[in-house]
Amino acid sequence: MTQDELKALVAQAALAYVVPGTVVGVGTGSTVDHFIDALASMKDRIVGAVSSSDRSTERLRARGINVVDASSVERLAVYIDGADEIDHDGNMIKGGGAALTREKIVADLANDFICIADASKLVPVLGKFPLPVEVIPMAATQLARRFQRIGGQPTLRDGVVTDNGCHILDVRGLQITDPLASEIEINQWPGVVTVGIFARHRASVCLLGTSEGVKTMRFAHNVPAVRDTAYPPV
Ligand SMILES: O=C(CO)[C@H](O)[C@H](O)COP(=O)(O)O
Repeated sequence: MTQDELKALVAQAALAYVVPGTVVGVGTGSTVDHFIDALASMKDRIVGAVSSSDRSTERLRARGINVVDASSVERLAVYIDGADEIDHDGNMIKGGGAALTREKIVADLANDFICIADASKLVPVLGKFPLPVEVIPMAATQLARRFQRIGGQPTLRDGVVTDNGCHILDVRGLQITDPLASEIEINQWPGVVTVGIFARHRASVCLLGTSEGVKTMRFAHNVPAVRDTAYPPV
């Protein structure tokens, strides 16, 4: 099977996680494009979708799926999205499609993050895929130097302006051995809008497309996801 066929396979399998009568959180990317196409078959059984990008909004509307504003939704049962890398605990690198900030905003609304990915995305340690970081343009050079100081090799993603009017730094050479600590640390550097580490919003389930079919990975979380915790801790 080709990588694209594996993406279509997991996208179809994700329909089983959509709760009829609810609003679905929808991510961004080529795997999610397949999911949106599959979701069209259920469009009369869901209230609609909260979208994480202009790209997905356009595709949802083209398939006749009602797009609901994130501000009108208090909670979502599920958020369904792809990943650039996922480890064996459900931590992910995301942002290859430059939609990481809105993806994290919508994921934050959801009780469960269902990751859909082909088998090439599963890694022992995050960091082979260059880490996307959405940054305020004014801070891009300063942040690039800061990544260099911790051993990263940052490059500005050429010609890319995000849906939020910001830029993307892609940082190579970082071995992300403690995703939660790295996410919290980098996210508070001035000028960082969102780092593409999803540890606080890691997956509950990953549907992995393999040549033997869809493998379902469920993650037992020993650190509660952010949605279950008070922050700052009380
Ligand atoms: O994070 C993302 C977009 O910002 C995507 O989920 C990620 O890049 C995976 O994309 P694809 O499904 O095309 O492989």
